[in-house]
Amino acid sequence: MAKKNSTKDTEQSLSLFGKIRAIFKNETIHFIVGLVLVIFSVYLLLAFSSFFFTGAADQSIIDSANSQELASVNNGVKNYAGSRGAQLANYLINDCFGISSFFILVFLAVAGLKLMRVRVVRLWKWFIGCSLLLIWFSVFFGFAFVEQYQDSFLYLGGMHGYNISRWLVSQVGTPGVWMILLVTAICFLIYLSARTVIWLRKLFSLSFLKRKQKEEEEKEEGETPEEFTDSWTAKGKKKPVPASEVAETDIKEDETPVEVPEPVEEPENEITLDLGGVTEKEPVKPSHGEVSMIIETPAPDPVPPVVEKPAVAEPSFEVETVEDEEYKGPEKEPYNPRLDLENYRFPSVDLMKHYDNAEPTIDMAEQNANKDKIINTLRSFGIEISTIKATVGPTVTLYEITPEQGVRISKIRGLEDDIALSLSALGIRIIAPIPGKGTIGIEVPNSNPKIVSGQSIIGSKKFQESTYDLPVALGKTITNEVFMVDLCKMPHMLVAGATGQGKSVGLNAIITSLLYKKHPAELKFVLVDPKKVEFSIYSVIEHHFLAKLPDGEDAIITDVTKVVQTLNSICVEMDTRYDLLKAAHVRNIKEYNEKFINRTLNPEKGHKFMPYIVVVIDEFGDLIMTAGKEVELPIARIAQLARAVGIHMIIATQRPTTNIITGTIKANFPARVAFRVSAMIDSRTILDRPGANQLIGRGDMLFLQGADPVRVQCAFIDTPEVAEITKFIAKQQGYPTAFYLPEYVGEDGGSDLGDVDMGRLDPLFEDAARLIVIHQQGSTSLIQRKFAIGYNRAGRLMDQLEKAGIVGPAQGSKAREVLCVDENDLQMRLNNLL
Ligand SMILES: Nc1ncnc2c1ncn2[C@@H]1O[C@H](COP(=O)(O)OP(=O)(O)OP(=O)(O)O)[C@@H](O)[C@H]1O
Repeated sequence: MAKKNSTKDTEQSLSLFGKIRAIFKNETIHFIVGLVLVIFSVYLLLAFSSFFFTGAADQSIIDSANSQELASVNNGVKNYAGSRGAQLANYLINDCFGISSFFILVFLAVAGLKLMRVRVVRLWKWFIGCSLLLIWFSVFFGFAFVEQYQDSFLYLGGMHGYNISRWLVSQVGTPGVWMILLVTAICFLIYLSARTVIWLRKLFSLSFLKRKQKEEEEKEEGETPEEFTDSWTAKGKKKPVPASEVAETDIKEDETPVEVPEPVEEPENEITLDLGGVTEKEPVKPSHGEVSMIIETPAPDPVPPVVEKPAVAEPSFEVETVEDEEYKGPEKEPYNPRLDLENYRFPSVDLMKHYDNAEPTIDMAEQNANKDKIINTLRSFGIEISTIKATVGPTVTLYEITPEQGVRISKIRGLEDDIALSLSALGIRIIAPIPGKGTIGIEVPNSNPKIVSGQSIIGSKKFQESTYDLPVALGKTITNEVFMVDLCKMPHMLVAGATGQGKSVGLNAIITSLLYKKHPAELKFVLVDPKKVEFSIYSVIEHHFLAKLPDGEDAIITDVTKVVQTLNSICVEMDTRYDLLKAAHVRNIKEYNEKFINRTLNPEKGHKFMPYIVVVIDEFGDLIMTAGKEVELPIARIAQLARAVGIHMIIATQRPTTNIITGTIKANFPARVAFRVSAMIDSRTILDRPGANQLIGRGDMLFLQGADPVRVQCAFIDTPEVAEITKFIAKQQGYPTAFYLPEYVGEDGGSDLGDVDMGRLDPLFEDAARLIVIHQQGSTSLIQRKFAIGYNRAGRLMDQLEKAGIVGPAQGSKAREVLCVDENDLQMRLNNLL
């Protein structure tokens, strides 16, 4: 019985506790308390303000009268806030903190407004700020106006300020107190805004004085006669700037690196093979068939010492914030997307293997033999040439020949097979003429090809100093230059080639270059690997760099059905990103992220920092064979639209046939990489021209974007090297999960039409119906885009439209059929319905 009672008691006390908690959580209670606080702070303001004028008169009453006298009606207090107001003001101002007590009422008002939900503020920040100001000003006034305590009713610093400042003076002396006040004030300003540091630095370096001096100097210079002025500045030229500075300014002004023509200098891997005729370079006496050569050793790309990248490149505080009328975040400092993983260290170049035979060398005997064979073959067909120059690349040598006047180019082009026969070599390619040079090129494979190591590419100055958004280092050109592209500008890439010719190595080179340059906050990969073995080495960096579906178990997608879902989910992500871009009034991800970093986009409205997403699909052919249109359609959609929102695709296939690389795919993948293929027709499918069939394999490739393909030897980044790099990244702290792509509810898999409640139509139902009928396009993403709503709501709307007979049933990822021909038809249907 007693036990029963005690349980009852506990239950009762628990329910009482719950009730009290509910009262404290009640929004109305919050509002009332907030209102009381605001009104109280106004009352205090009145009391404090009045105290300045009536304090002297009231002081004797407050000091001498007892509480009963003060409570009486005729207490004689003059303060507008009455005797209690006068008491409070006297206590807080004179006995406590002096005039800095105003900060108390500032805090009370802010707290009240927060409780009333009038303003969203961080209360603890206000509390700390107001408390510090209260104490600091109290000490400051107490110290600075110590004399005033003797003959005024008002103690500016209050007793608190007076006592503390006296004690401080006794400890550190008057100068010491000034210093303490200065240091604490600076610390507080730094706490308020990090810009203080920049401002102070400028102050200490006296840069403003220098600027002023410079301006004066310039003014004076403008007045002096020209012959006495500095020739650089007087004639409006820029002063010579150190190279490093030039690079920096270039980056700011224009993202696209401008190719500055180098002073004409013979590359070191070029050999000029002079024929009997007179050449411009080195006149040689004509002697029949004799060819002299100028040989220069190849110039390997300098690999700079491995410099550890600083963990976090803090965005500069000097970046001007873009004013946005709609939103200005409360935080002052720019948003730092890398902050979550601020200690992340980029992989270093020494994780890659060093190859001994990577240095290009020249085999003179081979060069002479090739030269003779080319000259003799051409001569046997009646073609005389005036010069021949050889450029020795890592795997191929380019012989540039200048035919004698009157020789038709097509004649040389037709001799491709004969030259190949006479050189008894595979992979001869004739470029007639070499674009922009007016010579004819004959590419001949070297008998001893060199490996282009990943280290020499990733460690190259060009790559390290690149300012591309998504830099991809593919390999080296025939002139031994590092060949780099910006995936952002491509914006999608198709990689094709027969099996065993270097595709997987090429994909590794692409992914690795991005891993070397990007922070996990800035880039996410979606890796699709139907072969299940190619990308498994990347699974360890799931929490750093990979994106997947929320219910996906593996971040590396190997299952075809999951591929379809993932691609559709990327389409949803793309649509969402477009909506956010639209809301932010920007045109692309770069501008959007800049705005977000400058805190001019409100995260509470769904704005977030957008990482680039790179989708890499290996064995695309397999996918098309198994899933057909289901994968082709989302891929085409992403390819057409995703550029602006930072989603890029790289698809690879070993079956370069027209049923795999269809017109749609080709139209949307302007950048193509072709490794060796067996037939000319395959080369035409990939590149729209022959050439890939004449490559020599093992990473020899043609890169096409725009007019002419470039022959590149792909960097060799082997699986163990990739494993080392991924291990290095995986060892570091990552995000708690992979990057989650939005959930995708299949158009037909979302909900059963039987569940659709036509009695509770979505408020957007009529508008959505009109939109669909006007556009004659039953597409969920159209509804999503136009009304800026999520996928699930748009899907529900579509189900309601179907049930109302306005659109037909779902047809996979294709748009639904619209069953109303025009708005009149729709109106009739709506009238029947509503
Ligand atoms: N850039 C390169 N430099 C030197 N050798 C290379 C290069 N690329 C590939 N190879 C050689 O070719 C072999 C096959 O390369 P890779 O595995 O990339 O071919 P693949 O086209 O992906 O073949 P598959 O389609 O069967 O996967 C490699 O093991 C390597 O020996």
